[in-house]
Amino acid sequence: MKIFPSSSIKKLDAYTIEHEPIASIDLMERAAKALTKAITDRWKPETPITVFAGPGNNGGDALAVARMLAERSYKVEVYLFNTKGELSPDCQTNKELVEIMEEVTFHEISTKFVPPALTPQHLVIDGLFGSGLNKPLSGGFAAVVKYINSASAMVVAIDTPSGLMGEENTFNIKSNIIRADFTFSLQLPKLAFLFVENAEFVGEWDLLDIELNEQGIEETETNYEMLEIEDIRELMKPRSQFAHKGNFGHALLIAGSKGMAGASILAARACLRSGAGLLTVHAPLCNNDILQTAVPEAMVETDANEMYFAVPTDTDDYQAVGIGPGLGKNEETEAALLEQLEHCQTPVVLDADALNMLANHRHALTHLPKGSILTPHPKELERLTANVRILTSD
Ligand SMILES: NC(=O)C1=CN([C@@H]2O[C@H](COP(=O)(O)OP(=O)(O)OC[C@H]3O[C@@H](n4cnc5c(N)ncnc54)[C@H](O)[C@@H]3O)[C@@H](O)[C@H]2O)[C@H](O)CC1
Ligand SMILES: [K+]
Repeated sequence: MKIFPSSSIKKLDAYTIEHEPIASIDLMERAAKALTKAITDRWKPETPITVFAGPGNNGGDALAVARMLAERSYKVEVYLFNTKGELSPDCQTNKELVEIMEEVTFHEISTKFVPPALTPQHLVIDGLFGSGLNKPLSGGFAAVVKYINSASAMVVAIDTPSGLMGEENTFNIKSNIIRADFTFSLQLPKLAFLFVENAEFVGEWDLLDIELNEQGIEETETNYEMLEIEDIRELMKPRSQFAHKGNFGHALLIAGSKGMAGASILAARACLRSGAGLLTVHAPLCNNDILQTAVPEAMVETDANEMYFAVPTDTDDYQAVGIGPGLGKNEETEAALLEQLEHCQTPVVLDADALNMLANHRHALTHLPKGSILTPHPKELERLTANVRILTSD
């Protein structure tokens, strides 16, 4: 699935409005229907609901949701923040529809805001800001966010938690971002949802289909894509009725050391699971029995060293080589790894300790065989890139 920056999402809205065609207010109505369904599927009509709406289309969505929930007998209170005396046209239309509803308690805030009581039973709907946010929240809006965050009510964010930028949040002010329990995003996820440091704001997230124009999505380029199970499925090659292990390549896995046989076992199982026809694990003698017992489908070639990888092996007969899990960082292993990579013509997958050791020998990365893959976790990437700090949860 493609992930677009906020600027492209705005263009996709416009593309849908022009090409479907659909009036912008009707697209908002469609979004509000999907949001209302997501809410009514999870919360009963007895749930008291407090809606916080901003001046843009995110606020417009929230006001339309307030109307639809009231029509379904929910008790709804609305706070619309119109501090500049200017609402987006669709927000204005939805304000006019909701403010006349007897079932809704409606407040339009221009200056003074008296915060409502929010109990643990309340559901807050955050429609202050969505993809139109252009800087971190401050002033009165930051105060509203802080108030919502300090309450013990459940919070549902419309499209994105207010205050969270769609992409870059390194310099954002964390206390001024809504901490949602659920985020219902309109059709497309925001890049920010996929970073561990934003999980506390986004909560559980789901995508609601609002039928944005498929062709527009296809034609719009982006640098980011989210890998999903269907994408992986497409990579699996169909197998003929008469196919056998000889048809699906022979992989070599150089992994494990004394005390870390587990890493080689997990990697061997994963390799076989991914579809390799044959697998040979190159391992120190001490791990032979456990490997042969835990993964009898794999063959084992033992290293001359009993405890760790110390002697490079011939890779000519293999179509892919994996190196790294549980190797340890012994000096002899490091030398063997460098020599192994120097002579290897077969594409390699480098993982775990192989990456940690290569952090000290980055020149070796410049002549890896074509098609090689590096699989660092954030700390390993930090070691490899040395001077680039990667944000990690710890
Ligand atoms: N994705 C879709 O297809 C649809 C999205 N919808 C909803 O529309 C919003 C985006 O609406 P937009 O009007 O562009 O932006 P916002 O409502 O987020 O806010 C714009 C408003 O806020 C001002 N502003 C921006 N940053 C700040 C700030 N830091 N402090 C104060 N004010 C700020 C800005 O100047 C504007 O006035 C999207 O998220 C969806 O919820 C459609 O309804 C349906 C289709
Ligand atoms: K929001």
